[in-house]
Amino acid sequence: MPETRILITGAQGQLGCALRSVLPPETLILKDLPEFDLTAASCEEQIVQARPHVVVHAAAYTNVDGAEREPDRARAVNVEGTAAVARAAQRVGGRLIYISTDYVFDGAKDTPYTEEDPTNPLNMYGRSKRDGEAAAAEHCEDCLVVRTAWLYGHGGKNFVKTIMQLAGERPVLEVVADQRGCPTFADDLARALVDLIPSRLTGICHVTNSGSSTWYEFADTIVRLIGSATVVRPIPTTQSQRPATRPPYSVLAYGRLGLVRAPLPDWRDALDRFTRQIRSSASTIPSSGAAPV
Ligand SMILES: NC(=O)C1=CN([C@@H]2O[C@H](COP(=O)(O)OP(=O)(O)OC[C@H]3O[C@@H](n4cnc5c(N)ncnc54)[C@H](OP(=O)(O)O)[C@@H]3O)[C@@H](O)[C@H]2O)C=CC1
Ligand SMILES: Cc1cn([C@H]2C[C@H](O)[C@@H](COP(=O)(O)OP(=O)(O)O[C@H]3O[C@@H](C)C(=O)[C@@H](O)[C@H]3O)O2)c(=O)[nH]c1=O
Ligand SMILES: [Mg+2]
Repeated sequence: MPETRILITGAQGQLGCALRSVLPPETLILKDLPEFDLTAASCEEQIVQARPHVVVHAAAYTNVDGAEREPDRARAVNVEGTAAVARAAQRVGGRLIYISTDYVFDGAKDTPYTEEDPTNPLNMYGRSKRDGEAAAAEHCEDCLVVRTAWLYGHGGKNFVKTIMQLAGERPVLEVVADQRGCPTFADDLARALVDLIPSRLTGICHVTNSGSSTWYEFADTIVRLIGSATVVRPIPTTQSQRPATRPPYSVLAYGRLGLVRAPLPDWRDALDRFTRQIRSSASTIPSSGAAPV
């Protein structure tokens, strides 16, 4: 049988970078801005022409506060763009893996969300991703929606890098302590996708690192791991001035992933590995006057 061709959208993003490090390069077709634009008329045709067996659709509008300011753009990318990707996957008889988010939930629960729980997003980003899930499943028969959360990795902006940078600049950081979720290392999610791609699983599957944390506890752990003297102070969400409302609780249950593989490592273990990687790559780059992390 010929080798499986896997097309990755958002190939330069956090998850895209992680997937490129775990999948054989000769199997990959990489798509991202500016040549590949989910809002361009050519998007569907570009995928069809590549004739992939599997599409991992990781590209998205991921600026949560930005989506409140430009909801039309967020929907064009996350909903209409996803519909185009799904139509293309269907046309070539391919499998679609759509990456979605814990922000589809409202946080009214206080026990982990299962794949069967109803969605009720609180912000524009979450609504666009929820509608993206529906578009993916509507247009492609062999579709798996993989919901993950609080993602960090190489090749993109994330909370860990923000806190590492702020810890080098400020003596005190204030971080919300009443929002709980599952920090997830993109490398670990990519390894789970290696198992999910050839599986027959369709529908929805939750994939995060194990355990849960508040943003405060996450930030405090980052600061300790990098040996910074910065003090992290817990604050309530009412003191955080952000345009987008975040769910107070969005822990995703280890559910259907159990049909395919063991749970991912604990989030503290994953964070330890990521911060070590960042620090060792920083120490091998010749100094340019940047603050060491
Ligand atoms: N980050 C997180 O915390 C979480 C992310 N997710 C989901 O996981 C997936 C991967 O996330 P992550 O890797 O962090 O995302 P990133 O933002 O790191 O990467 C997304 C990629 O998509 C590209 N992109 C943006 N707009 C378009 C467009 N119009 N056409 C083509 N490409 C575009 C971005 O390009 P550019 O950088 O130039 O804009 C970027 O390279 C996304 O679907 C996201 O919704 C789910 C849960 C948590
Ligand atoms: C940096 C920082 C954030 N915060 C708060 C703001 C917010 O409530 C929370 C997280 O902030 P961020 O803006 O970094 O993260 P946010 O954009 O909310 O992250 C989300 O991104 C999208 C793409 C997802 O899909 C989600 O799973 C989730 O990872 O932490 C502080 O209280 N203090 C701080 O210094
Ligand atoms: Mg980019």
